[in-house]
Amino acid sequence: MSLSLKKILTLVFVREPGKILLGMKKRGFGCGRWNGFGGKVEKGETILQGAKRELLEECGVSAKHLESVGLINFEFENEPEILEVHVFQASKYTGEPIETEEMRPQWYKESEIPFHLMWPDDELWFPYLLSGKQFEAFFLFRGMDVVLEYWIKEKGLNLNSFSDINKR
Ligand SMILES: Nc1[nH]c(=O)nc2c1ncn2[C@H]1C[C@H](O)[C@@H](COP(=O)(O)OP(=O)(O)OP(=O)(O)O)O1
Repeated sequence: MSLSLKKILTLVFVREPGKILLGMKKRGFGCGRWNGFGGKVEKGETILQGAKRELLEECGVSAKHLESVGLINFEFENEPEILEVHVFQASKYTGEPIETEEMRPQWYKESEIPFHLMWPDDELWFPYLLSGKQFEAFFLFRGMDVVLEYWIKEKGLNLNSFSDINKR
């Protein structure tokens, strides 16, 4: 019997024309990196509910509507656990972003995203997010900094249509 442990996580990007809201993660997994807002989906809630809850808890923003933009599976070398991250964007929301114990929010121009201070995979799939293309992706990490293998494809397209398939 193969033992595959899947953890379902969410990741939400609040958008304004030409700008995107990122948060500096102050603790836990990904600490010290800019990212969207999100976390583990809890028992008894849907993925969408989990995404909205985490966004509110982490930066005080209440999404009126979340659009699904991507699905990313992360594997870590020599670790059985797979992270399934559901990526959303929110362009309709209420509340001004506030700093919390977990995150320090900041607006960035889409042309000035600090990729060198983010997870290394982000630079590879952000073009899909920013251009509004739904995508699916897989990344195999060695530790937290090295991407060993990955693929990214636009959702709905078949294997021959991979825009990126790579070993680094
Ligand atoms: N390689 C990666 N690239 C990326 O852009 N986001 C990633 C990522 N790996 C994980 N994430 C996101 C998914 C999720 O939003 C967040 C991690 O979830 P959590 O904040 O729940 O982690 P924590 O360990 O802090 O958990 P809590 O104790 O529940 O706060 O990081």
